[in-house]
Amino acid sequence: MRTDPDPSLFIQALRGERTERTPLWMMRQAGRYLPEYRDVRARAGSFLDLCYTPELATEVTLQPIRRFGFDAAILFSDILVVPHALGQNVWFAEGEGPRLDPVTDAEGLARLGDPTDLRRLDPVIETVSRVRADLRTLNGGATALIGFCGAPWTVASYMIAGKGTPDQAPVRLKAYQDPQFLQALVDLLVEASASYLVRQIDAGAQAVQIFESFGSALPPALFDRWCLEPVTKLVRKVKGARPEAHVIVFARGVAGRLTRFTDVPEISALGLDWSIDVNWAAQALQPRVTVQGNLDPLALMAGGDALARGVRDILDALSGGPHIFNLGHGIQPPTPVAHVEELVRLVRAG
Ligand SMILES: Cc1c2[nH]c(c1CCC(=O)O)Cc1[nH]c(c(CCC(=O)O)c1C)Cc1[nH]c(c(CCC(=O)O)c1C)Cc1[nH]c(c(C)c1CCC(=O)O)C2
Repeated sequence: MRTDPDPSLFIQALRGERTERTPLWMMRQAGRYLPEYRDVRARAGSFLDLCYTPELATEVTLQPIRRFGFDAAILFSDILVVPHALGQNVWFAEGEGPRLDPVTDAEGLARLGDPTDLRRLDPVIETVSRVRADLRTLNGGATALIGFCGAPWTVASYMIAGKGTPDQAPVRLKAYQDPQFLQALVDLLVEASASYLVRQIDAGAQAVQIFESFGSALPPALFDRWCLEPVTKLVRKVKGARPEAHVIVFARGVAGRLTRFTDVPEISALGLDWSIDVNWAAQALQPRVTVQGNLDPLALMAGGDALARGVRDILDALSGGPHIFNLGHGIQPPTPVAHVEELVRLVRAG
């Protein structure tokens, strides 16, 4: 029996189907490059207040959809709301990025809350419901909604160091010195993240993306235990509970190790960072999985020929198979809005 085509090109591509044109969204599409985001941000108080105020979080999630008509919206939140909901102190120091009171031992771990009962996330779940309701009437229901979380290793790296760190030295050192502690933390994050993603799906997210930002820090001997295995466990828990939802894995910087994820059939798509050779991806990944990416955000910031060439190379290499156009990482705040308009035009033109 054939199912009807989904009205969303993005969902069609996640199902591995050919699409009449390449669907497009951008990581960090709601953000500081948009004047309307900066307006709301100025009214919201702290960044976390914005994440936890459904009315405002819904508004900023929808801003880039109204302006550019992207094929998918991504929930406005952050990967660090999970440690916050577990009871860790998390704040965003203006101009400095995230800060957390580090959790470094079994005692700290014992103080964290029940991973399956994260009530602090209720307002985020409400945002998902509101966005989905609004999307049913915007663009004829063709815009899909993506939920997300961070991968256990990436979130653990912030929880242990208390901030972003070069080469994630504190979490790597833990992997050698106290693997038992790290395993307990990662297991807790698998539980918490799975339950959080299932709640997002139940509230209306059709796909969820797992952000593994720091897999590149892992030497080969540690990659399976701390990246591949926890991500696979998380994906399987989510798909086991909600088989209809799609899971996208964006493991930044892991290069050829991306092929390891093609052995996990529950993954609908793999995100490609900008360093990935698209011709390699067309051969090594695309026959087995939908790929998403991977324009260098700085080519978008530069605009002009850099942008046109970047888009052309990606479309030429990947348009033969299931592909979702995206950036290779988040859009940079100084990017001119006109360059994003040009990107949309170029991708739509094919
Ligand atoms: C590592 C990581 C974080 N957050 C995230 C990651 C994984 C992806 C990656 O590798 O970038 C993921 C994230 N963060 C944000 C989203 C929202 C959805 C989207 O539009 O993509 C998503 C998916 C909003 C945000 N998260 C943050 C902002 C900026 C906050 C502001 O408006 O002041 C936004 C829009 C803050 C944040 N949050 C984080 C950092 C390091 C920072 C500071 C950097 C910065 O200021 O750009 C942690």
